[in-house]
Amino acid sequence: MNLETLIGSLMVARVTGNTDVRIEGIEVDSRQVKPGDLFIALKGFTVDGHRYVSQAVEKGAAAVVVEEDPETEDGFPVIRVPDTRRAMAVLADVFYGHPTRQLKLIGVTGTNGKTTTTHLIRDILRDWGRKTGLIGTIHMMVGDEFYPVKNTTPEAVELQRGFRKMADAGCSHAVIEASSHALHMGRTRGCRFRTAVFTNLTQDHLDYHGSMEDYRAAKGLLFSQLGNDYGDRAEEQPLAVLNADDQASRRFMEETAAQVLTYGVENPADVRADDIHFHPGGTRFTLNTFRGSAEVDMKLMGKFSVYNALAAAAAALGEGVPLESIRNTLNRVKGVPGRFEAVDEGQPFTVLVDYAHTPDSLENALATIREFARGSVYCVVGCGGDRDPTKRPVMARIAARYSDQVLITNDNPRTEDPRQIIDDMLAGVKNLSEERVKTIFDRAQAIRYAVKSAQPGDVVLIAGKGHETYQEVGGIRYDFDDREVAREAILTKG
Ligand SMILES: CC(=O)N[C@H]1[C@@H](OP(=O)(O)OP(=O)(O)OC[C@H]2O[C@@H](n3ccc(=O)[nH]c3=O)[C@H](O)[C@@H]2O)O[C@H](CO)[C@@H](O)[C@@H]1O[C@H](C)C(=O)N[C@@H](C)C(=O)N[C@H](CCC(=O)O)C(=O)O
Ligand SMILES: Nc1ncnc2c1ncn2[C@@H]1O[C@H](COP(=O)(O)OP(=O)(O)OP(=O)(O)O)[C@@H](O)[C@H]1O
Ligand SMILES: N[C@H](CCC[C@H](N)C(=O)O)C(=O)O
Ligand SMILES: [Mg+2]
Repeated sequence: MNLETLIGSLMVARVTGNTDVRIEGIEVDSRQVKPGDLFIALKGFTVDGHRYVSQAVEKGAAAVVVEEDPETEDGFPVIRVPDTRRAMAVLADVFYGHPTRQLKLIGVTGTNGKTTTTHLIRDILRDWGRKTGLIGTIHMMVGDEFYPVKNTTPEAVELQRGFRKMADAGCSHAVIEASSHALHMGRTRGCRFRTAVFTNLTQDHLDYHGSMEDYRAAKGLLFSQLGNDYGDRAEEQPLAVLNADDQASRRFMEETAAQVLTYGVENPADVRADDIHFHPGGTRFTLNTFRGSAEVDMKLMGKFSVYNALAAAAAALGEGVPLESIRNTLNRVKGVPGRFEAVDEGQPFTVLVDYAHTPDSLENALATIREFARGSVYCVVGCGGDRDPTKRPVMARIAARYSDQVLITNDNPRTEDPRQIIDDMLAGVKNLSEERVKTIFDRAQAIRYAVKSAQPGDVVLIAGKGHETYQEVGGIRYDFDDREVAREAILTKG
């Protein structure tokens, strides 16, 4: 695309140099710049991208977008804007040809359940015969192909590039996780969402957002940013799918101009689960909706899974998917990698790997386990470094309340001292004996200990890392997979 055309999308831009050049791509990382790219300098949390303008130019950048004038040769195209991050979202959307105008885009936000709900929505749409893209914590998917992602919700450029791939591959829908970080940083600006889904709001990420109100407000952006330039039919208009049982929904309802669909269990809602029955193989309930009722018997366990199923069902009904089809998919779905994933080598006790890394998700996971555990419950758990420290004692307390023995261990200490993280956790379980709370820094050892201790009928929950295949220590990611370590431990035990 010609630079002149591209920057025609920016309202405030001071342009110097020759703009009659061809732009081959957009890049925010100087190390990745290829000849012909437009380099956008972002002020990051660690470094200022403006420091790398000269490196980008050396690597062949055709032009740069900056907030401060760099030292470049006369005639080199420099676009100066007040806010490069804001400009980036516009430029990426234009450069990739507004891909979200060709897709029905569904965004899912909330503290817990985003990955699960997006996968459920994708599966429902796929079974209904719609090719669908997905972007989230585990991966990006274009139809049935997988691609790696660095962030749950990537930066605008990567996001729009992904959407372009989906549109070109013939996807009709895209479903993404919209993290609060991404919404707050404006990574999703430039996306044209048709549907915004809210799962729930509980404590997390207070290190970044500062307060629960600011955290909530970040999530609210997904609802306030829903557009209104669609067709006349209900399926073409913007839609907010809200959890009737979560207080924050009331605020989102005020903040959105879109039509609203509610789902819930406790309060009146457009999409409800009634007569919920938990059994060893999963969960049965009646799905009562404004389009009729259906009996669901799904393999997913726990009340929180009912909420995820309801959120996905409501979003799918909003797309016009028949209720029967939704029910059939919910009944078929086996689960999402690393979410309540059983490691089963035929042993007489249960080992579950789950991504619970917040107080609320840990409580949900353990409460669900308590409902079916016949014996003792072991919980292997740690807390991430460089993340909200206030959740550490709370998570340890919850683990102790619901388990017979807690194994406190490492979970991505990142740049923090593992001892400090574990001390923060232990502060929540001060008076408990080692029989109840034991510290084993090495996560593999902690898993082995729990597996070795487990007797027939017991349950071992390995919480916090789910699908992750690494342990991040001091900025380095070492190969590590809870599922592999648990499997080996089970086989060794024999
Ligand atoms: C706090 C945060 O969100 N950080 C994100 C941010 O990193 P940063 O600000 O530290 O970047 P930086 O290193 O300062 O670099 C600034 C700029 O200089 C550029 N640069 C840097 C070095 C160089 O040699 N050349 C160069 O051009 C960088 O490409 C960047 O554009 O920009 C990076 C590139 O887009 C992100 O990958 C990174 O996410 C990090 C990995 C992260 O952990 N983020 C978490 C907090 C996050 O966003 N999480 C949410 C999910 C949360 C949840 O669901 O619970 C998510 O959506 O992933
Ligand atoms: N609706 C829910 N309410 C509470 N807890 C949930 C819910 N759904 C899932 N969980 C718990 O939270 C964990 C993470 O689930 P999931 O990966 O779907 O959430 P997420 O919102 O995508 O998380 P992240 O913010 O890390 O991307 C699960 O392993 C489970 O323990
Ligand atoms: N999206 C979450 C994932 C946390 C996973 C946990 N294993 C940890 O490292 O804290 C975060 O970045 O805060
Ligand atoms: Mg996720």
